Amino acid sequence: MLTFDAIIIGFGKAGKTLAGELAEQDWKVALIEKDPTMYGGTCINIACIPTKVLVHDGLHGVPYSEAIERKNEVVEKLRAKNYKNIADNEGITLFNSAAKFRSDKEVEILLDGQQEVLTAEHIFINTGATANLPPIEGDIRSDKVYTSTTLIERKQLPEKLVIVGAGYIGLEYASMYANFGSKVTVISPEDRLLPHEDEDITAEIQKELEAKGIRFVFGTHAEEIKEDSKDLVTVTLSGAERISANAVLLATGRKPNVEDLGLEHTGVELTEKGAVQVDDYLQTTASNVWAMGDVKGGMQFTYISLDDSRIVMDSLTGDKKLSLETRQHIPYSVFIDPPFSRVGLTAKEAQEQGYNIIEGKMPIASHPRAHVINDLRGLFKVVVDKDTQQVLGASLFGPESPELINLVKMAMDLKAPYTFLRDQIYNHPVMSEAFNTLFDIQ
Ligand SMILES: Cc1cc2nc3c(=O)[nH]c(=O)nc-3n(C[C@H](O)[C@H](O)[C@H](O)COP(=O)(O)OP(=O)(O)OC[C@H]3O[C@@H](n4cnc5c(N)ncnc54)[C@H](O)[C@@H]3O)c2cc1C
Ligand SMILES: NC(=O)c1ccc[n+]([C@@H]2O[C@H](COP(=O)([O-])OP(=O)(O)OC[C@H]3O[C@@H](n4cnc5c(N)ncnc54)[C@H](O)[C@@H]3O)[C@@H](O)[C@H]2O)c1
Repeated sequence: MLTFDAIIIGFGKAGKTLAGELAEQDWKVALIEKDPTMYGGTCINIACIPTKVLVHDGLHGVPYSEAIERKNEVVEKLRAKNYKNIADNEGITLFNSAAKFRSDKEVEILLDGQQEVLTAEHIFINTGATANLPPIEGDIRSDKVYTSTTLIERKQLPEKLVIVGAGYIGLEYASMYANFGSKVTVISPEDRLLPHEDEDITAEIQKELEAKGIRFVFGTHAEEIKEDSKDLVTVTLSGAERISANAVLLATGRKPNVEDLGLEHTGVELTEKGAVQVDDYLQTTASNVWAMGDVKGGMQFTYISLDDSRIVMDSLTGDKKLSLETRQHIPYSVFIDPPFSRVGLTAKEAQEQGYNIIEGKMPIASHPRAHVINDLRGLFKVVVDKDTQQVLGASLFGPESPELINLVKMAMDLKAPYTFLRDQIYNHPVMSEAFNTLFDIQ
């Protein structure tokens, strides 16, 4: 049996960050990762980074196969850097094996083909999430049916692509593959795009994505996939429509990786949705086990996983001031073209919560920067509390919104009045000066 101060299962964002920080405090740390092609985690290997390289290159006219090659180079570089950071750290031992709990304080791995048991007083689960496959009949195992991970391994651009699901992955891949030249159809069970987002904004998003040739089929499910030939499948929808495609992407959510972890040998309990149950300090129902990142459910973003590691670190070695409760506003972006970003409440949500609101609205075409960059697409909207003058939320669909949203988030966290953003001196001609106009509301 090998003894450590901490065992971290999963080389994801939270796992690698926590490993480094604990080692700096002279903890003896074991980091266990089952797949060497995943060193560094989901984000750099199969998710945020590779997809954003492809989004970027698609927008800059790079042919698909070249973009895939550049994406592979970027991923390899980042993976090597992530591996080196851990391998060079004397306080951390990296084990390449699947990990399985034996008890609350013991984890089983394979070391040089032999079973080995590691033990520690502190164990952290950071095993991430994987694609949730919908119940579709027929040839779902066909080599023309993909997840977000496998589609971006495909070297040849699919001429016709059907995407099942219109969430983050569905929309980002739709926009990205349409930019490379695929003819894309998106199938959604909802009756409109992104039902939790502002309706004016989603109408604009739909208009711009349709302008790229993307077709949306709402209020329907993919029921069956049938392989027709080496290059073609047919997708049958619940309304009986049939669509022929060269590739089908299943983008119907991601589920926490808890299978085969041996949690039945521990006091760790799961939520109704199958995520590891944690308290505000990310402690599980077993007092020496914590969970961070996608595996604990909730919002699935890299920066949430990073912030989870801050909460755990503060809880173990700090003054326990950080928790899920003290976490402030969380912005997010969908990297479609142009991108959509959001923080806080929409007007509808604010009204439902009883706020007395004022709204700001600004078409991007009215902004000088939009003319400079020759991109007039999009709409910005903000919501302000009339009584406190504080910003309640922003929905920004337009160029550079993934950067701009962080300015709004900071003003919200600081509880600044909306006039703080309205009356700033911004340089010119840039996107952020849109706030002079967007917040010019009474
Ligand atoms: C296509 C796509 C695009 C995305 N784009 C963005 C984006 O632009 N911005 C953003 O913020 N988020 C994005 N996300 C979400 C983001 O990737 C995740 O929220 C984040 O990577 C989760 O990190 P994590 O720390 O939970 O663990 P992960 O990085 O998922 O790491 C978990 C690791 O644990 C390993 N593991 C699992 N089980 C075991 C076991 N039993 N033993 C040992 N090791 C194990 C896995 O192999 C994996 O390496 C995207 C996701 C996808 C799928
Ligand atoms: N830019 C980013 O930050 C980014 C990008 C991609 C992914 N992600 C993360 O990855 C997570 C997973 O993304 P996702 O798009 O798979 O999930 P999602 O939860 O965003 O969307 C899933 C979609 O699939 C639909 N759906 C569910 N079951 C279906 C079925 N049987 N048939 C058809 N449609 C069905 C849902 O209605 C929903 O619209 C996101 O929640 C997000 O946190 C983030």
